[in-house]
Amino acid sequence: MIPLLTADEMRVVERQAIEGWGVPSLVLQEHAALGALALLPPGQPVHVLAGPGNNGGDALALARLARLEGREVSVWSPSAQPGWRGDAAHQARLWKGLGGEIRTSTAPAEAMAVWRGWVVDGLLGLGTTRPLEGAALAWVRALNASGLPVLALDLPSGLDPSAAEIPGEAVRATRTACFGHRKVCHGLMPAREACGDITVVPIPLDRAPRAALQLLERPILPPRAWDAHKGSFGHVVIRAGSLGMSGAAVLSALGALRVGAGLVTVLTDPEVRAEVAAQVPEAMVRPWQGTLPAEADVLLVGPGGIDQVPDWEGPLVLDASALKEGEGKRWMERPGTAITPHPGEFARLFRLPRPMLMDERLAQARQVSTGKPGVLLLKGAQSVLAGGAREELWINPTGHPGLATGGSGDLLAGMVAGFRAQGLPMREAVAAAAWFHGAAADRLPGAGLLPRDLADQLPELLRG
Ligand SMILES: NC(=O)C1=CN([C@@H]2O[C@H](COP(=O)(O)OP(=O)(O)OC[C@H]3O[C@@H](n4cnc5c(N)ncnc54)[C@H](O)[C@@H]3O)[C@@H](O)[C@H]2O)[C@@H](O)CC1
Ligand SMILES: [K+]
Repeated sequence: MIPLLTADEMRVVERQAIEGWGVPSLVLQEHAALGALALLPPGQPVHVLAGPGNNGGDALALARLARLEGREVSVWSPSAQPGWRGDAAHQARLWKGLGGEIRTSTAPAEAMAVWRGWVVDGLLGLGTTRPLEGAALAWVRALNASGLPVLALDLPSGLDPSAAEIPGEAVRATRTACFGHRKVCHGLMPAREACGDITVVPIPLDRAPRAALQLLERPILPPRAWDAHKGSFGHVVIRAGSLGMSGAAVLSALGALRVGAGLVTVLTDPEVRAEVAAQVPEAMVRPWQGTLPAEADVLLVGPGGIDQVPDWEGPLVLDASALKEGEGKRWMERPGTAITPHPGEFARLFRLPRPMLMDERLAQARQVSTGKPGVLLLKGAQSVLAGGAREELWINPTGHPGLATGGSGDLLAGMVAGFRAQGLPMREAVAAAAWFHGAAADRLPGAGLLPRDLADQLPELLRG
């Protein structure tokens, strides 16, 4: 799990190092500047943009170190009176002590027209509180239009460190030297895209910070015993498939089987039983007669037009038609339950406005899941995982728009049930399903991808 910190969370970590461990803040800045300098191609001229705060301080420190390396360096401030205080003022004195100049211009595009080499963006970082305006905005616009390669210090100036959305204009960086830990803007789209290639520069800070938002990494699956038999990997029961929508039942069954479920029983509407059975001979396919098999380990309901959830006390996965208007709260309060809506289904389930932007999705996912045992997977580009009586949100980074095709969600729901049947706790089962589902897509081209192709990728992907 990769923590994605808000500015406030990062300040806590920074204070702990400075006040708790006694690390001088100038030492932090020196680590940051040295790490960032190493990301610039050797020998190239460097043009450094230094803003009003400590991001500007980092930039001035980098300018000094680059000059000591023998590079051609110029330092620019959008303001004629930068008004540096504290560490940044100290860095400005050091820079000037080495004979460095600090230049400014009211026509940044003209100044940049003669630049060669790389630009270092040290205008704004963690202290960004509002959209760019005035001179800073003019410099960022000129920089983005210049075509010059840019190394952003900590984050591209203009991004809100704690948000996915870009508030106005921001630097489009080639590379970003992210100091200590990734912030929210380094993990979530669209802000992440403005960062270019991200390198986390290690600086002496707590390595396991508290973060309410975390990016999923490849899940670690429990080892399979050498003497395992099909009973060891659980029995998934799937109530899915009606006339005209039998394929959803097939894909759910394939999802459960391809992630390693021991047994899969599909209970379909009677008129589609034969066609489902013909397409997935590995599953037991029976007509739905109102009762569940006694030995089920997990029940998946919904794919292929099934909207009635049978009475059942055990682990339950609900998708598609089973996600009925206004019932979200009920399912989030039921222990051992996972719901997997896309934003439209989510809005209907919880009677909330449809969450369009990532920041809205995070806020709404938090709102409906706080303190609740049910697990929510809010699907979309970068799906949001919440609940299971845990406070932090997880974000799935795998996958691409090729997944936005009919049947992909049915496969995913089957995968959730398949992992849960093998003993993963529900939240971990959902995380594993989301990660491997996206990772399977990442091995395949975008358009024209079939959910069946994803299923075929899974065994090899799971092997590692
Ligand atoms: N947090 C840490 O542990 C470390 C922080 N360091 C650096 O310090 C930076 C944070 O420094 P600061 O807190 O001084 O903040 P910034 O340098 O990001 O911002 C400086 C000031 O700009 C003003 N400002 C905010 N939004 C603006 C806007 N849109 N237009 C114009 N001015 C605006 C604010 O009043 C803010 O105080 C980090 O991003 C990083 O580069 C590093 O030196 C290493 C350690
Ligand atoms: K910056």
